[in-house]
Amino acid sequence: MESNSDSDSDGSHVSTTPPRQPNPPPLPLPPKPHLPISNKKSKPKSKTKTKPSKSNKNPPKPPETIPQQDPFPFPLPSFPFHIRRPSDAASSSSSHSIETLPAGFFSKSISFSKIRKPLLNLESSDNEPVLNPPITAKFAKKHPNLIGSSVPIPTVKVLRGTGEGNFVKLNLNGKRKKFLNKGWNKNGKFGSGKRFRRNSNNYSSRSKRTKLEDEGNDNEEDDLASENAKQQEKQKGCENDCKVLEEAVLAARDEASDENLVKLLKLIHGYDSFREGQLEAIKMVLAGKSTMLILPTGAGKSLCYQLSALILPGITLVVSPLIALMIDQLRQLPPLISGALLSSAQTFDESSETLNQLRQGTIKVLFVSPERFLNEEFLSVISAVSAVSLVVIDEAHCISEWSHNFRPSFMRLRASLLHNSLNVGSVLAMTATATAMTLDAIMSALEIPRTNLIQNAHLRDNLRLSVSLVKNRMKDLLVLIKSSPFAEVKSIIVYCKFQSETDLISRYLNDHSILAKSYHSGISAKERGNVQELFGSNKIRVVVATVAFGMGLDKSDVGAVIHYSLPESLEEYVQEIGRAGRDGRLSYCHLFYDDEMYFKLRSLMYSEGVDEYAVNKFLSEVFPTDKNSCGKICSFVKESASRRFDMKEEVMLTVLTRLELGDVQYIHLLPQTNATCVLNFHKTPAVSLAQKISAIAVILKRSENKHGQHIFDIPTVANDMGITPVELTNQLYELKLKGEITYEMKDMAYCYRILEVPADFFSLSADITQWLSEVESCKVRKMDAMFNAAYFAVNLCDKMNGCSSADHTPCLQRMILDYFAGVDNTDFCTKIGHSSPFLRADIKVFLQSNTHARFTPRAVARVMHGIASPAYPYATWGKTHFWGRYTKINFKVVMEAAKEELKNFIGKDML
Ligand SMILES: Nc1ncnc2c1ncn2[C@@H]1O[C@H](COP(=O)(O)OP(=O)(O)OP(=O)(O)O)[C@@H](O)[C@H]1O
Repeated sequence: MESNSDSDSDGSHVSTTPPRQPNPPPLPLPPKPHLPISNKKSKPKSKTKTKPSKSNKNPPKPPETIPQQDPFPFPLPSFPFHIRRPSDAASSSSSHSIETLPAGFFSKSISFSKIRKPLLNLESSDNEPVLNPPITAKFAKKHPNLIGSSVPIPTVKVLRGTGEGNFVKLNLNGKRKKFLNKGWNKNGKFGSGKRFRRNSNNYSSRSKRTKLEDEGNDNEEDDLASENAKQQEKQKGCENDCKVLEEAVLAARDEASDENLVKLLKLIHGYDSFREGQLEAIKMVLAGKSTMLILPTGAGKSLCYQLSALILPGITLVVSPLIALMIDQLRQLPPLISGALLSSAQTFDESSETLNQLRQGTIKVLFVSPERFLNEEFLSVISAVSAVSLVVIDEAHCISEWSHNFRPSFMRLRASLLHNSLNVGSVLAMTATATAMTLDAIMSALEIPRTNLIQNAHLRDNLRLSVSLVKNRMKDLLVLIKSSPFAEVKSIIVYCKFQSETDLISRYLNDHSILAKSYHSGISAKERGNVQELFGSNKIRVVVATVAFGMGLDKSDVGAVIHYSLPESLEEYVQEIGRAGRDGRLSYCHLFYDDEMYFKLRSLMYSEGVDEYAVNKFLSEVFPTDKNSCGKICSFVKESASRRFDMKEEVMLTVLTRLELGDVQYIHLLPQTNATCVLNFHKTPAVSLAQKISAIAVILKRSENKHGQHIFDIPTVANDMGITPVELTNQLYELKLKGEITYEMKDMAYCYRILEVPADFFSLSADITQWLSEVESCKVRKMDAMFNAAYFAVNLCDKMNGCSSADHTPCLQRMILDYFAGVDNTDFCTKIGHSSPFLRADIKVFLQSNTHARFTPRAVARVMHGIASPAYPYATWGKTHFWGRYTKINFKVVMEAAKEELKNFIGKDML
């Protein structure tokens, strides 16, 4: 099996994990029937090989990197075993072979001509789609919601380095209002006449410049005068508009009646009526009740907080998992709601400016990432200055470890933080995809009472769902796109699992006269923005994308979504098909599935798991042996730690977050920081500067001088000074601005303050391991449920309820609803094997051939399943003869077998 390195596992990967390995193994070209799960070209060299196998036969080679063993201050559990003395391999292995598993099922052939004729309107839509652009993007067409700037062409701009932060003002009906800001002030009053600073700055600097440049030019002065007159006219119009709006808002604030809210809806959004669930949610929020809102994708969840934000007196914080999503939501904010965002992609100046705007009360809706809730300055500004009427948690399923898209930083968003520390009025949690278990977790974390749940069906009924067992994946895709009804669809998204697939398929489609482009997190932000714009303006017909494409995508006329690979869960499936038919028209969603891909993806579900041994080792590093460690700031560099513990960075963060938010608060997480600083002095000599500035004195004491450069560990210096690394970095920044120093920061690290050292490491690591193992099992069950839904539709559906060989909508809808309601449908198809006569022998040979390395049972099982991990990368281990040989056998069975074999080795060593 190939490395999983180029898969875009989820939306969070885009913003929180490093780029994946750029060179995954090549995918097959048509007309070969299946994607290979191993490199079949490689030849076996090992004489100890067990059987003629169809898998790759590369001999085991010494690994490039060997997992290191660090001194361990606690008694070790029994893994990993270091194989010290290889036994005689040849005798035991020559006769074994990989198990031959049952062949896949035959596909029910699909006649696409039988699918109903589409009701598609192929005229171009006026509703210009707004897609996730890079930080600055221009729009060729007008969009009703434009973000104001000083140029007349509708432009979306998140300003950089202008000293104006990223504060944006949205304009009514696409018209820029240059002078007036009738936003809501910090007292919750409308149209105070106060100008937003950015707008007034823009205007004044622009007009000054115009006057200076144009001195003595009568014609241009005339132009300017007429322009001013026009602006005054417009201003009058706006003031009238604003007055009507103001009255409507105040009326809704006084009495949140249906009538008042519908009136406001019409004025703000131009819609005549609310969709299902919207009015109820808005009323609940306005009544100060924390609310859980589950509506299908594209049902209009955003409108619920937009309208509420306008009516509520204080600010509204919207927490989003992706920067791209934040930008998109900011852009879609209706006129007259002043919006801004804070993101890690901003410069220090930009975020400071936004915080200033917050202090001044000129921001009504602020989009933030969950990580922002680690930032002390942000928390203090929010709690001290602004009254937060509402916190909106978008994609709220990210809070729960039982969701398909868990983000540890979302765990921080708990009722205790939001209500007690930030004094938040109410919370609105929104998602389209939450199983019963996920829902419980979200509602209990946010303390939302059951009575405040608003939940509608998970699927829109304008989506026609179909499934087929794939025979020749690329060819099948081409046939599908060229057949009715897909042939008549103008905008199609093809979802793939691997980045390399997207490039390959888009090339293939272009070769067959279908305009397509690929999209994944491995391409540059500029190129991604470009693809989005081309797709949005219907200049390309197909986007072939990984999961990185689509979150927040509100292109209303996507007519089809095709899953080239099986999604990892029904949640992912529902999210992705939710990109289709947002204009309410009949749209088509086809899913290709096969056993091979299922086995491969199922294996990947085990790529984040960790053993108790690794957790124990990790904890021993988190808590130094030093007895006085309480109160100390500690850090460890993410990349090297990930290799040392053989844990993905996201998993380390999950464990750290658990240490902070579990029953006992062992640590207080601080924002991630660079651990190493390389500093140069310029104006004042180092020693003289040290006499004036204490930070420099400590740095000189703690740094190593290499060729005139001072290299030091930031948390160490911060500890000596009794400040946080962020505070130290700010001080250095000030000195840099004065020209005293320059510096380079590197080695991104997790940073935390120790509050309590655990008394019993073993029970703590056992607890954490148990929890992580349950999370892993949950992911596997999700994968099984997805496969089973596809399998059922094709093989087991009795076609009694309206299904046909080309339309599986009724049965898939039922399975999806059952799944979200907590009905377990994973039992009827158990394709995964639970034993193999050759497994133990193959493991033995593998261990004997790699005596230089140390393994845990999990590490061995990963190799057998073809799963790369930080300490056992594909570049090294992908070459082994056994790589991915046992994907069809349950991972846990392989792990057990590895454990037994490793025990044998230990036993021999001891004899
Ligand atoms: N009451 C309404 N009447 C008509 N259109 C509406 C209404 N409410 C929302 N919409 C439109 O529906 C579209 C989808 O809305 P929105 O993006 O908020 O969906 P969503 O529920 O957040 O979807 P997703 O979960 O996929 O992000 C938008 O174009 C929005 O303007």
